[in-house]
Amino acid sequence: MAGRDTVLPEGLVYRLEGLSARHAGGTRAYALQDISLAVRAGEQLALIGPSGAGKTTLLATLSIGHAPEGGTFEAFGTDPWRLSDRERHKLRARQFLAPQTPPLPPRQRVVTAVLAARLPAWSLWQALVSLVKPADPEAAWRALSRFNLGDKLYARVDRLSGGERQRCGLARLLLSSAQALLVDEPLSALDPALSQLTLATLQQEAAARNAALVCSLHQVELALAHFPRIVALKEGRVVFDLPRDQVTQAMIDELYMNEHPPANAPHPHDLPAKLAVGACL
Ligand SMILES: Nc1ncnc2c1ncn2[C@@H]1O[C@H](COP(=O)(O)OP(=O)(O)OP(=O)(O)O)[C@@H](O)[C@H]1O
Repeated sequence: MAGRDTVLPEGLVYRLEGLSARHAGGTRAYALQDISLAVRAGEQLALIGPSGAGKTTLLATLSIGHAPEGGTFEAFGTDPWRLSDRERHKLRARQFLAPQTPPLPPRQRVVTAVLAARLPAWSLWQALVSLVKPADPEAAWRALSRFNLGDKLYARVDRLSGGERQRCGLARLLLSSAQALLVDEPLSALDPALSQLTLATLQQEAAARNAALVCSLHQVELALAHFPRIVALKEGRVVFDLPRDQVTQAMIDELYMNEHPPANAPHPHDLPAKLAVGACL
């Protein structure tokens, strides 16, 4: 097994071959199908594709949060699902997944929520003490400031706006020591200026630590402007995986074709009988 500090010869962080994945109780057979992808240290790629394409499922799979059903998956040269729980947990600590809505405890202060990113590296005692007296408020402030949020250091998490919560979640990423940064739609609650700042900060951080950065985005124009490599997903499959200068408008149009409601969509008041209350009882 590749150990924590192993440098893989070719810098490969993720390797997927013919990978498939499903959700328990999902309505569609596969959320991901026949995915082949290699991501190297220092690479920055944007995941694009229509709603339901599988972007979040792919990020969850990369983050070792969702077990694939078939195919090959290696993170840092190892199949994490063949490891013991303890070893898998150690491998997870080498990456950071920033979900679209960060799971921040509502009553916590921002400073404590941000410093929680260091939990994997702390002893139980350090973690408990930090709940009462934050261990390194300056580090939390520096991370927040890079997302223009330094003034919220001691605010309560449940008093933040949606966009502030999102950036608070991303500030945690800066305090982790992850070598793979997995970010799910980081701009969904941000205005254009903050979107630019947020992307620039994430990309600078990834470059500074030579980490792999995989970022899902609905803003195709920002993906093309900022990311050298574009991976497009649709219906759980990779449609294209190309350097951005090879991605054409026709490819983008095709990717998002059929994503608008048809002209003859039913009126919201015209509920079919099977949707009537009680029809499922
Ligand atoms: N927890 C779940 N249980 C069952 N099915 C799920 C679950 N999460 C996602 N799915 C299904 O898996 C497929 C891929 O969803 P996923 O969230 O990965 O897409 P996405 O590209 O991230 O979409 P969006 O852009 O809307 O966030 C969809 O068909 C979705 O309905």
